[in-house]
Amino acid sequence: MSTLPRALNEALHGLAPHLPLAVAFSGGADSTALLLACWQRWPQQVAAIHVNHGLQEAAAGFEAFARQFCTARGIPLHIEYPHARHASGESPEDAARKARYAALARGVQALNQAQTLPQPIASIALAQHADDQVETLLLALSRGAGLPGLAAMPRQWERNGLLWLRPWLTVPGPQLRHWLQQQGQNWVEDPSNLDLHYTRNRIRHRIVPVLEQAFPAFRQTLARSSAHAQQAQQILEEVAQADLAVVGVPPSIRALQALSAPRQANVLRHWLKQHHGIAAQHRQMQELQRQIMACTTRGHQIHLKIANGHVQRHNAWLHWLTSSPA
Ligand SMILES: Nc1ncnc2c1ncn2[C@@H]1O[C@H](COP(=O)(O)OP(=O)(O)OP(=O)(O)O)[C@@H](O)[C@H]1O
Repeated sequence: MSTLPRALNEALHGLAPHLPLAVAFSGGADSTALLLACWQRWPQQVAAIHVNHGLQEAAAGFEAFARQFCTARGIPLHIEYPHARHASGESPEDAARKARYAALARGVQALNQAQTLPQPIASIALAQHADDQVETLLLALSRGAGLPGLAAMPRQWERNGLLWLRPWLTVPGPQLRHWLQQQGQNWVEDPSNLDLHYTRNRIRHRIVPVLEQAFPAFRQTLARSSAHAQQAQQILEEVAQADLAVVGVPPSIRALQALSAPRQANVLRHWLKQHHGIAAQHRQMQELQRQIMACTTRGHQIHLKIANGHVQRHNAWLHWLTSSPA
C-alpha cells in the first residue's frame, strides 16, 4: 500500500504520466522522494537515470547513493557521464543544466535499447517543486526578464516523442523532506546548495523565509502569476506567428513599420528566435526598432550587431547574417 500523503498523491496523478516512466534521479531529497513515490505507485514501470557531471567532489557520493537506492529496490538505473563545457558568456550552471537535459534524453534511449522495461519509456519526470518555481520566478524578476522568464517552469511539455513532467511543481519542498523522514529514507545533501555565491541560494536562504512570514500563501500566489504569464506568452506567440505571416520572411521593412512598437518588437523577437535561434538583448531591440522607424529613404543603411551576427537591410527587407569566423 502506498504511504504517500494525499497532496503528494494528487500531484503525482494530476499529470497522468504515460507509462513506463523514467525519473531524473540526482540522489537529492526531491528526486529521491519522486523516485520512491513513483516506484511505490508503479513498481514494475519505473526506471531511473542519474547524470554524473563529475563537477563536484560530491559527485561520486551521489552516484553511489543512486546505485545503492536502485539496487535495493530492483529499479533499473542508467548512469550518464556528460562532458559539460560552457561556451563563452554561458555560466557553468547553465551549461551543466543543458548537458543534463541532453544526457537524460540519451539515458532514455539507452534504457529503451537495453529493453530494461517491457515497453519503451514514454515519459520522464523531474523533481522541481513549488519552492524551486518561486526561486525561478524571483531569479527572472531579478534579471529583468520578459514574459517567457516570468512564466517560469512549465509543468509538462513534449519533445522528441517523450513527455517531460514536473509532478512536484505544486508541492512545497519541505513537505517532500518531511515525507522522506517519516519513511526513514535518507538522501544526499548537495553541499553547493549552501553556497551563497549563487543567486538562487541567496533567494532560497534569505528571501524565501521572509516571504513565508509576510505572505504565507506566496507559493500558490506566485505560481498563479506564473500561470498568467504562461498564458499571456502563448497569446503573444500566436500574435507573432500571425504578424510574421504578414511581414514575411525575411521581414519587409515597410510592413514592420506599419505595426505598433510592441507588436513590432514581438514579431522581431519571434523571427530571430524561430529562424535564427538567437535572442536580442533589450537595448539591441530598442536600437533595431529605432533604425527600422528611421529607414525612410532608399539609401538608408541598417547594420546592427545581434548575438553572433548582424541584422542588415537588403533592399526592402531585413536579414540576419551570422558573422564569419575570424
Ligand atoms: N545529476 C542529476 N542526475 C539526474 N537528474 C538530475 C540531476 N540533477 C538534477 N536532476 C533532476 O533535475 C531536477 C532539478 O535539478 P536541480 O539541480 O534544480 O535540483 P536538485 O537540487 O538537484 O534536486 P534534488 O533535490 O532532487 O537533488 C532534479 O529534481 C532532478 O529530477
